Amino acid sequence: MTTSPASLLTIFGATGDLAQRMLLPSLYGLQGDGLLPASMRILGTARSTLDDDAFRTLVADAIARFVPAEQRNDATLQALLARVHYQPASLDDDASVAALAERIRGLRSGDIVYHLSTSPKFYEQACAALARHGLAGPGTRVMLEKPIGHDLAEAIAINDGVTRSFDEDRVYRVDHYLGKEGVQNLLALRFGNALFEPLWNARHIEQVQITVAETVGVEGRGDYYDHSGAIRDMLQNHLLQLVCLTAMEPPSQFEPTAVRNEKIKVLRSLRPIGRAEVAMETVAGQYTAGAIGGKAVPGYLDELGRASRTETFVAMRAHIDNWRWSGVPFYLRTGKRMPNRCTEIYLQFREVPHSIFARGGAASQPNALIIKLQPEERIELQLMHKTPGLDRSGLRLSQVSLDLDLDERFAHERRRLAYERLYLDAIEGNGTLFVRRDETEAAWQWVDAILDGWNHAGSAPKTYAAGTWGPNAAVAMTERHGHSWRE
Ligand SMILES: NC(=O)C1=CN([C@@H]2O[C@H](COP(=O)(O)OP(=O)(O)OC[C@H]3O[C@@H](n4cnc5c(N)ncnc54)[C@H](OP(=O)(O)O)[C@@H]3O)[C@@H](O)[C@H]2O)C=CC1
Ligand SMILES: O=C1O[C@H](COP(=O)(O)O)[C@@H](O)[C@H](O)[C@H]1O
Repeated sequence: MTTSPASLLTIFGATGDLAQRMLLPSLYGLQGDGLLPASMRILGTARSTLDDDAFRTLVADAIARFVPAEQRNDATLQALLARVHYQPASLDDDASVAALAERIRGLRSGDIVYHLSTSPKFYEQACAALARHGLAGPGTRVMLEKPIGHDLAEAIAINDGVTRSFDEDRVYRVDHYLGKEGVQNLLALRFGNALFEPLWNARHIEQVQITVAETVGVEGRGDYYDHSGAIRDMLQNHLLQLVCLTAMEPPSQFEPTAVRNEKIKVLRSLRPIGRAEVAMETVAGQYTAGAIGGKAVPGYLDELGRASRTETFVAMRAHIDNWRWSGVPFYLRTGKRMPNRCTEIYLQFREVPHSIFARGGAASQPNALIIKLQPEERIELQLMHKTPGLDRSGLRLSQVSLDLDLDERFAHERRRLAYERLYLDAIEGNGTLFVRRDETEAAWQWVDAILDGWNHAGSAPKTYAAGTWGPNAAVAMTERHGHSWRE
């Protein structure tokens, strides 16, 4: 089947939080860069009874609120607004969906991208309604927001429901981390350089740590978050995607099947952590009141306003049972209300096999590669270096860093929002940076076993004060294995 750039992008949930904060600003960015197909229309839909003009006002307000002033100009805004339309529809109401279908037919002139930015409970019925109206055939693609279900069983049900109307190769599951510049740079670093690949394996790497730390709390999304928790909200998707990109074999091409075939192998090689292992290999935490950057912040239960055992932090020691990674621990952690926002991948290499400086008392430390993805993008290679000066006992060593500040190096480049990349790819029909059904389900299968272990153990998450790096038990977990978290 041939794919052409979309003639129409239809956003379901176009009045929602994600649309206003991320989706509309991203379309504004693409408009400014001249990357939207010239004749492509954008149709917003939700229950709110707006007309085209009222929705254009909502779009203009969202741009004013969420696009930095120095990136805004009226010409781009007007060009974007000229493409924008709105049709009210409630997904529970057939008549309004029929009117929406009529509007879609009137606006399309070729391929269509639908973006379901609503609750996942609507995915199946929205897709079925589009199919019923003859709007889900070849030349149409559907983007699905996370979460794809609450567990494996729900994910299968959602995927079955959606693929009854759209073939799998026209389903674009969003993990916005894959749209981030820094995350794609991980691929560029690994597969655009010959330097690292020979060292990227268990012979040379002692441990890997992947941290996704946030300073924010639940930000008004308490009801969703409390039903989800850190393992479902962040680990099942964003963190495991980072594990895939860090651990996968080189794909033969940067294209959907080749990349996703390599990612699924990683997910299927994750050693299960079940009832017998959870106590030793995982730590769940929940923040209490504390301070971040000198500012007092309330605890999770105060924010939520009720009792809860939902974890806001999770740390674990994972293993990938294949030739490349046999025996290398992958320490993973993510949490809310951490001391700073930081997403990074830390690879610690093995010690030198024999130190020729040991007799002189010079201590050596293992090399490390640190890939910082956000908030700043930076690559740091830690090396041993001769400490300058003279020393009677011989030669002393100290650690220095080769530090590549990508924000500074590309200071003239505007930093793109993740959804700019994802929209551009969905509009062009390129699924490389979207998640395939088997990946989502393999990730749920692995996470479900951990959740089952937690439920079986019945223990409450350990507390940590907001502004700290999680419960002490997370530190103890790495120390039991002779490692420590990088802070
Ligand atoms: N917000 C975020 O930061 C993130 C969100 N997501 C995901 O994105 C999706 C949207 O989230 P978010 O924008 O926060 O949610 P919101 O609750 O803010 O928005 C939901 C949207 O769906 C519309 N809607 C609700 N019910 C119906 C219905 N019966 N028929 C048609 N439209 C309806 C709402 O508009 P109206 O009331 O006018 O109908 C609104 O536009 C969810 O799947 C979420 O999990 C993923 C990652 C981050
Ligand atoms: O998907 C989600 O991601 C955000 C974190 O995204 P980032 O781009 O700011 O790193 C997280 O806050 C939210 O809880 C989760 O649903």
